[in-house]
Order: sequence, then structure tokens, then C-alpha cells
Amino acid sequence: MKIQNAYVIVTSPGRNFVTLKIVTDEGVYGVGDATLNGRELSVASYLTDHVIPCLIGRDPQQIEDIWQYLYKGAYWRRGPVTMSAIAAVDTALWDIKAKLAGMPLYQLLGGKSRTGVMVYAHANGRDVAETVDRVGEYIEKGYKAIRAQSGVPGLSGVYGVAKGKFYEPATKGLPEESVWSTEAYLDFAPKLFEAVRVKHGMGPHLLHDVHHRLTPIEAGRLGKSLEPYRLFWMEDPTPAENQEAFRLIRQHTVTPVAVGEVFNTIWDCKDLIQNQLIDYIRTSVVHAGGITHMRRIADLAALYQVRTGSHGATDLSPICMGAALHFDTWVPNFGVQEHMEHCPETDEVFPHAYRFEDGYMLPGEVPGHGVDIDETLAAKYPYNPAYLPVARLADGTLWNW
Ligand SMILES: O=C(O)C(=O)C[C@H](O)[C@H](O)CO
Ligand SMILES: [Mg+2]
Repeated sequence: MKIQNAYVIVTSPGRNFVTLKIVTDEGVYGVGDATLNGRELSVASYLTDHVIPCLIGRDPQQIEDIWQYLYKGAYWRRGPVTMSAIAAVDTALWDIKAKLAGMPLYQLLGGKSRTGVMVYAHANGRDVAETVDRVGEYIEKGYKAIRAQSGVPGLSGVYGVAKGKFYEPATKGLPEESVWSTEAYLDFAPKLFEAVRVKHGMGPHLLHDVHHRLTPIEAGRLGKSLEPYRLFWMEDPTPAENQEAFRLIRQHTVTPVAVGEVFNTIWDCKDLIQNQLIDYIRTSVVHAGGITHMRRIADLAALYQVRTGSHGATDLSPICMGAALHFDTWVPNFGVQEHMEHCPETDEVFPHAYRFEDGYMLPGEVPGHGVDIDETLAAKYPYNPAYLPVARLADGTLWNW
């Protein structure tokens, strides 16, 4: 069997997505997500101009060899563009292999380790009252785990707070700018979680994303101040380039820490995991080299009782979500999966077998990862350039968004 054709589909049904389709000479095909929010066309070009010519004629069943060929063979290793491109190839090849086997992907990975994948929803509001209400709505829908984000008094355009029905940080035109104040946020965050616990009790798992905005000692203070509200995790409390920083956070708080949505390889998280500086690893199928590499990360994490909590915002396409749900169904050290609902246009372009049931998601039983792309419909939504925002302090200093 040979790879006969491969091509990239860029579409924007509600937001931009990049998809790789690999077609074999026996007619079986697979699809992989290659979306890198705000930098989409760089991955599309990396695939079209540099990767696809190397794929034609290869045996699509040699997933490991193709992964190694693309990783080692480029000489230039790692990075979000490279690893998203490799991820797209890898996801499409696993899709093909599972279709050939006539099995849902989780079976090929080793079968079910659980009956359903616990997912967390995004409750966000402009203020405490609205966020508390949103949490209530998700509890009503059956979610067992809910991330709470709220507007902070005195700050406009805080990360995680929706302008419309669907939260989407990327905007058309040049990057939007917002002003950040750590002081205002640190005073406010414990009040938000106190209000959520007072209204909804200690039952639901609560999560919170700090989105890389604090220094290590500030993160320690935040974690300590949130301890009474027993968070499931505090996410990205500080940028993770300097991994020693997490030791300092650990010295001050037992609030669990989740990191990794911007990581691309096992090398980005090796020290954090081996030194037990985090509790959840948030790497995703699309940004960390596909199923093949995610397995390596999860196996390393398992040695240190670090569990998975994969990134699953709306800029990760339904194809990534489908592949992630098969992975989550198998992976022994699963923690939780992020789930942000896609808009109806996105769902229509990417027909999928996965579904939500009472707080859990199920990957479906169709052979492959169970997600396809309707190319005719996709062609109706041309690429729409958009950027992620940037944040500045009140004096204009560029900060972490
Ligand atoms: O979902 C999350 O936890 C995020 O932090 C979302 C990111 O900001 C988003 O995926 C960036 O494209
Ligand atoms: Mg995040």
C-alpha cells in the first residue's frame, strides 16, 4: 500500500482550521488537524512545500518510521510549526491504520481504560455573578468539571471572557491589545472561587487558567489563596520556559498545577514531570506531534503520577478532538479533557462520531478516529486572517497574554 496523494485544506467555518488529508492507492484516506492559531498558513506551507513531497509513495502503515523520518530527517527539530505538521501526518496515518483494521482508534491503541472521558467546560462571565450562573448552567448540563474565568473589575478584555456566545480570542485585523494588572487579578480571583463554592458547593471539580500571567512568587500566592476552594487545577500560572520556576510555586502551595498547552515535545515537559513540579500535562495531539508522540509523553508522565489534561479549545479542530478522545479512552494516566463547544458551522464542516453524555465524552465506534471533513462545504469558508491578542501593563510594558 502506498500514499498516493496528500493535500492541505484551509477553511474558516466560524474560525480558521488547517487540515491534512492523506489518500492511499487503495482508496482509504485519513485526516489530521494542523491548526496553529494565528499562524495557520505557516503550517500549511510547511506541509505543502516540504512534507507532502516526502510522503508520496511511502507505506502509510509505517507510522513510526514516517514520524522519525519527519522529525529527525528535517535536521531542524521541534517547534510549533514543525510539530503541528508532523502531528497532522501522524493523526491521518493512525486514522488510516484504524480504518484498515476496521477498529475505532482506541482499540488499536490498547482498548478502553474507562467507560467515558471526563471533560471540563468553560464557564465565563463578565463579572462574578455571571460566572457563577454559567457554572450553574454547566452543572445542569451534567458537567462534572468546569473551568471558571471572569472579567476582573477595572480591566477590560481579560483572557477567557467571551464577547459573544462563543469565546474566541483570535480577532480579524492586527492583534488586539488589552491592559493587565496582576494586583487587581490577585485580589479578585479568590473572591470569584469563594462565590462559586458558596453557590454550588464543593461537589463540582473547578479549574482555572492563569494563562502565563504571573511571576513564580505571585503564582505561589495565588495557589495558596485558592486552597480553601480545592481547585482541580491552576493552569499555566507562570510561563514555562524557566521550569525551575515551578519549584518555587510548589514550595508555597498544594493547589495542583497544569501546564503544557504550548509545549510541542517531550523535551519541553521532561524536567517538569521528572521533578514532579506539575500534576497535569496539557500537551495536545495537534501541537505535540500526534498520537505517536503523545503516547511517549503520557508514558513518561505515568512514572511520576502526572496525569493528562489535554488542551481542547475551539482552535483545535474537531479532528484533534476526535483523536484526543480515542487517546483519552485508552491512556492509563488520564486526568481530564478540555471541551469547548465548536460553533454549528464548524461542526457541519467536520462530521464526527464523538458525543457528549452526562459529563463524559465518547469517541464513537466507527473505524478510525471518527472525524471527517466535508470538502465541498469547507470550500465555502475561505481563510480569514486573524491574530491572538497581546497584553500590556498600564505603563505600556508588553506582558504575557
Ligand atoms: O483553552 C485554554 O486553556 C487556552 O488557554 C486557550 C488558548 O488561549 C488558545 O488555545 C490559544 O489559541
Ligand atoms: Mg490554557
